[in-house]
Amino acid sequence: MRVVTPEEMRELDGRATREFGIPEEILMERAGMAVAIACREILGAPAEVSRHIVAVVGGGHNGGDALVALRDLVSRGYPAAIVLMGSEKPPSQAVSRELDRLARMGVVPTQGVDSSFRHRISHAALLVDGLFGTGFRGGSLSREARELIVAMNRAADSGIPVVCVDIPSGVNGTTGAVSDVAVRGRRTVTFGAPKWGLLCDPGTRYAGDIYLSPIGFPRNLRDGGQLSCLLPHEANELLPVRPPAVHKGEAGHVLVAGGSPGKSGSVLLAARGALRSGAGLVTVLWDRSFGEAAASLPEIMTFPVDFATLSPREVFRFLPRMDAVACGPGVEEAFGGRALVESLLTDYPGPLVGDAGVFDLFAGNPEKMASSRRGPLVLTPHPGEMGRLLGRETATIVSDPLGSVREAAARTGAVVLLKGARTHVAHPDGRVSINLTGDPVMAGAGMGDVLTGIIATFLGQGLAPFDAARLGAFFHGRAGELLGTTSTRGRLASELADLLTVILSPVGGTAHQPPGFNRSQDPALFWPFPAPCPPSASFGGRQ
Ligand SMILES: NC(=O)C1=CN([C@@H]2O[C@H](COP(=O)(O)OP(=O)(O)OC[C@H]3O[C@@H](n4cnc5c(N)ncnc54)[C@H](O)[C@@H]3O)[C@@H](O)[C@H]2O)[C@@H](O)CC1
Ligand SMILES: [K+]
Repeated sequence: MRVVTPEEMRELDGRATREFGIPEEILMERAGMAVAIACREILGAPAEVSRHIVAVVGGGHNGGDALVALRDLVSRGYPAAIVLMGSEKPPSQAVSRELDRLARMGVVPTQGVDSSFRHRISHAALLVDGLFGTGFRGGSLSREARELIVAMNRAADSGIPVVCVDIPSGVNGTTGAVSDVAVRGRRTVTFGAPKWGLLCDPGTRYAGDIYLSPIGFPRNLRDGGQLSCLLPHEANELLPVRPPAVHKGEAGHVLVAGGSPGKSGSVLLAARGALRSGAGLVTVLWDRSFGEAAASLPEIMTFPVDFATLSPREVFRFLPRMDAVACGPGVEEAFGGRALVESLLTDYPGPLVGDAGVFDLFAGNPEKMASSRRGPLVLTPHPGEMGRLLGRETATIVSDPLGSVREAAARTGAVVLLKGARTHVAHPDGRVSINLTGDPVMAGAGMGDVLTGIIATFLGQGLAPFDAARLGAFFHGRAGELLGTTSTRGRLASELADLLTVILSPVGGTAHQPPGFNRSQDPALFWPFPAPCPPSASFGGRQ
């Protein structure tokens, strides 16, 4: 599904009006109605609501949407109130129009931070956050905006539901950054297409359950663009088909090359990831110094070698039989495996996924990778490895994952998967897909090795590198979510690998999905992902 930046959304808004004759007022009406549905689902019938629904609004269109929602709720009999943020600028025409309509219905705003705003907010039945939307420029907030957001968060802490319009106020829609404070919503209803910043850390953790409402944007307007995320039905469609009469020779033969003394487990985990995601055959290059550990995974074939003296010719003798290579997990710089990794990268013409040891080989010189590699390539660095590859501090990678992953893909000529709670997958042509599956239980040893194996399987079954990488990240995360339904910590990478078979096996026509999706009763709102951990849980702090 297409994901947009606020800038792209503004362009789409303009095109909806210019090219399709859909005026802004209609879009705003639909946006407001979608927010009202989300509020009604939380509140129940008007007769059950005795306290006010309070819309906290700024002077932009985001405030306009919130006021339209309020108008709908008032017309259904819910008690309502408005807190209007003051500003140097007069409210937009749309906000003035909606304020006027509400005034005629008997709802008059209180202006900004007067003596009553805290009482109103803290005694609300529900808050609608319409302070800032995609027009938020980031940076520091006015004192008034800050006070309103802090008051809303106090109310949220005391159990009052907050429904955010389009994006939680204070979250940067382009990056997901929160430079000061931001509203912690129970739900966020976003319009037309999800905003990139709404899906990225840390902004996504302020959103609560995300719902998307198409609000009547023509479908072809929503196609295209370079940013995307993979929805469950899209992932299921990408998954390579297994014909009824398939035999193991047709399901992909993966070679795993890597490991070093003390790190032979890495190659076993990659091999397990490959087998559990459906590879027909897996062969591991097994250095004799690794000992007997391979016996723990009897389904693999091992090719015993001595990395220190291994001649490329010895390996390349059987490479033509391989459909994909997983290269680099567990390789230590000082170990002889480096030469092997280098020759595989340079000489193996088939699809290859490179992890760990591969990045040290090209540290600070990603262009060398582009010139050495002949075949399709997927790289799977974590931020530290990406930093070494690009010659940057890890912190700069973490603060700009989108820019970093795009740069790495452009400079290496490879598909690059930057690991994180929100994994990014970039194509050298500029496309980037953000992965929305995963669970904190996945923060543990060996999880990345399993991912390398999964991607190798998908490459070996004929998927293009970009698809293999984003699909691998999706199902790896799904397996983690399933693992996370029964525990919060202490699960093993091999356990995650073993759950892949459940995740990847169609049940009732679609791949298994753990419970917890945001399914509104109303088809106008949908979003098929569970909410990530809220900021209070992940950062420990409260505003
Ligand atoms: N344009 C359209 O056709 C549609 C827009 N929609 C809504 O419009 C929103 C965007 O509306 P706008 O572009 O009017 O902008 P917003 O309503 O997001 O707010 C912009 C206002 O906030 C102020 N502002 C920005 N950064 C600030 C900061 N750091 N501190 C203090 N004030 C700051 C700006 O000066 C401006 O007055 C969307 O998020 C969505 O909710 C929807 O109504 C659907 C249709
Ligand atoms: K908002």
